[in-house]
Amino acid sequence: MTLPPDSYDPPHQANETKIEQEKQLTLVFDASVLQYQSHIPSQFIWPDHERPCLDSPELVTPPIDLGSFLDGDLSAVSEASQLVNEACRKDGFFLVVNHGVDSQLVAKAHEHMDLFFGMKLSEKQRAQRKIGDSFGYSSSFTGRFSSKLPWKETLSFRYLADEHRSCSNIVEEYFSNVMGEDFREFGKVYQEYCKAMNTLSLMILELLGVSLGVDRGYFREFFQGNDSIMRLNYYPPCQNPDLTFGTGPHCDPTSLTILHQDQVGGFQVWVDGSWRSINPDPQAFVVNIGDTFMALSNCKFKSCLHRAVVNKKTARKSLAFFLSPNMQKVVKPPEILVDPENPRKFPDFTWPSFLEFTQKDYRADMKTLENFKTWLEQKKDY
Ligand SMILES: C=C1C[C@]23C[C@H]1CC[C@H]2[C@]1(C)CCC[C@@](C)(C(=O)O)[C@H]1[C@@H]3C(=O)O
Ligand SMILES: O=C(O)CCC(=O)C(=O)O
Ligand SMILES: [Fe+2]
Repeated sequence: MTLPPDSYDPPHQANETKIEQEKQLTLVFDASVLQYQSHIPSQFIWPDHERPCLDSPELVTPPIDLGSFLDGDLSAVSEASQLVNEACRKDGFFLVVNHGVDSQLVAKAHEHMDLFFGMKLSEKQRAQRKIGDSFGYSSSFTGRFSSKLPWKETLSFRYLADEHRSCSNIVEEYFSNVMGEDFREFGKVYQEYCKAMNTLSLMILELLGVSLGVDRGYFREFFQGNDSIMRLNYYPPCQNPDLTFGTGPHCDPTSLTILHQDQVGGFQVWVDGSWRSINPDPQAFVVNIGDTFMALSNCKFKSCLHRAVVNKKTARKSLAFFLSPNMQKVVKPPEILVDPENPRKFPDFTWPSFLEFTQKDYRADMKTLENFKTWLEQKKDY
């Protein structure tokens, strides 16, 4: 069994987003070169007591059937909301099936990842993510962190829900601008995928609202015009998968994450004091509660602690849609979730300030929200 997260919680100053420490790096993460080395570079080696368990026991968790929720069958709504309530209070995640997302669209989104990540490093770097930005291509985070590097490449982009239809092709435009006209079709695939994720998120928000005893439409309304992040995660095979992570243990700072992993496997969640594997199911999405939703629920729901491991033989892919509020929205729980026995757990904040904290001040881990709270309170004192 792995040590519980608190026992390897790094002291605040050891959390490495401090910009000073990020400058010295020259390491290049190019899987087509690194695969010929017998060992992974030291920057990817995690300390002894934080290493992964590659064969964590599987957690079998019955998925929530959204089909009957959508049909409006009252007993199905009540059953689904009860299951979601239990899951979110305890571990902060659940699986959904019959979600209405076209399986061919999901397959296309996975296939197009191969097209992008299969290109030469210099080609991918046309979309290079700059330090402090949250969008673009990043080969590991070699320019950003200096230790405990993740064995992954990511491509992240913005999705703004088109309330007024003025930005209905933001993803398509992003790719044609950054990568050239040849990437317009590529952009269209992810535009469509993000649209499907937005629709699914709004439906899940209704379910979360019902399960918290808030109006069904409350969170759907709150996330109108959401300013979300779509991320393609690509994990090349790794010669020492027992020494590193694809993505280290963390809670997502965002509101909800809708994750689809390919058939390779590697996603793990922290449940009842140990790490458990969630085996891939092509029909299912994993829904994780993120820190921002935890704050919105006044901590009734828990942010899900999770991580991803890599393996020796097969590249692994996952698609993550990080639902985030519109930049103008103030994150605070609805009144019904606050009373003298349940006082406010977090001060008001806006998503851009929290996002900036994770991009400039703090490397997101399992304590991001708590440290953000301390940071906000310190700022107030000045
Ligand atoms: C706002 C974000 C920061 C991260 C990407 C999105 C949502 C999740 C965050 C992240 C995945 C948490 C683990 C660490 C991180 C650095 C990563 O491994 O990718 C985080 C992302 C980031 O800061 O880029
Ligand atoms: O790839 C995975 O399975 C998980 C990725 C993840 O946690 C993330 O991108 O935030
Ligand atoms: Fe995550």
